[in-house]
Amino acid sequence: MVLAAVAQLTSTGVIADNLAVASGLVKRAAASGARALFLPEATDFIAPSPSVGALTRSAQARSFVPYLCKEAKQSNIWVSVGVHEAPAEELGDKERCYNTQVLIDNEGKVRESYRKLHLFDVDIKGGLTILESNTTIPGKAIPRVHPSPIGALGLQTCYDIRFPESSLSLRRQGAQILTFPSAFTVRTGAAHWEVLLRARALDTQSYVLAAAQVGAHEGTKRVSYGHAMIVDPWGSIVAQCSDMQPYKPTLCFANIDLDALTSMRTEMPLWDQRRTDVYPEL
Ligand SMILES: O=C(O)CNC(=O)[C@H](CS)NC(=O)CCC(=O)C(=O)O
Repeated sequence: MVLAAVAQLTSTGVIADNLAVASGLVKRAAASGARALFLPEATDFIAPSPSVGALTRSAQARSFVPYLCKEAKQSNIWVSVGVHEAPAEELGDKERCYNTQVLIDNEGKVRESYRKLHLFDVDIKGGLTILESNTTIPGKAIPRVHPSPIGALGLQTCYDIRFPESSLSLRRQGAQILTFPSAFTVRTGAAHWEVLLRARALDTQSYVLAAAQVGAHEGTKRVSYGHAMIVDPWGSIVAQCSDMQPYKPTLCFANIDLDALTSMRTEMPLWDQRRTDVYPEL
């Protein structure tokens, strides 16, 4: 069995501060014996929409992932982190970014940059209006599944969790662990977060690692739901970060038991029982 760590933190608009928090968590996770650490969506910064374009293209943003690569290597731990990724200059998009989950191995190499597929464009009567597509370019591909010391990783991000098709497709590719770095809103989080995480764990028979932003983000109107957690393939919440205030950067840990996962998949062989003669295979 191997230990995984999932983080909960509150990013601000100051990239250097967020990098210091993330680096501290890498060291703490490694010192606790974890082989992989999962940081939330937008760990690099959360800032008002009009400043996202410039912040994404700043020198601090450009050195954010390279710095974490060094930390990962130094601490000999895999790190997943959600960041704003500037598109290639030749695309001519001077404002928008990708919402990207970067997977870094324990030698400091980037194994994957997964660009969030589903953008959070919602207009809920009585309050919540967020148009992620104002600042974000959607990704175009389901990522490969990556072997890692804790198991085969299928990367997804936040709102992607509402679209089971991509999770099922990752499971079919061989994923044993699904990652959902997130920044859920308080209203939707309170109603849906835990149910969604447990549902994806159950319908893919996989571990779900859900790092999360928590609390009020300075200088913005945004407040994140938190409740970072780890769910096992049986749907049990096996670790959860504290919801006690004042919020501090924090970790929760769980052992990943791939033998138990394999037995469960054998005992309840959902993948052999799918009726792909009746509905399409994903
Ligand atoms: O780029 C950033 O600044 C961080 N990104 C986010 O916070 C994203 C897009 S606004 N949030 C979500 O997808 C929340 C989903 C959610 O709350 C739900 O599905 O209910």
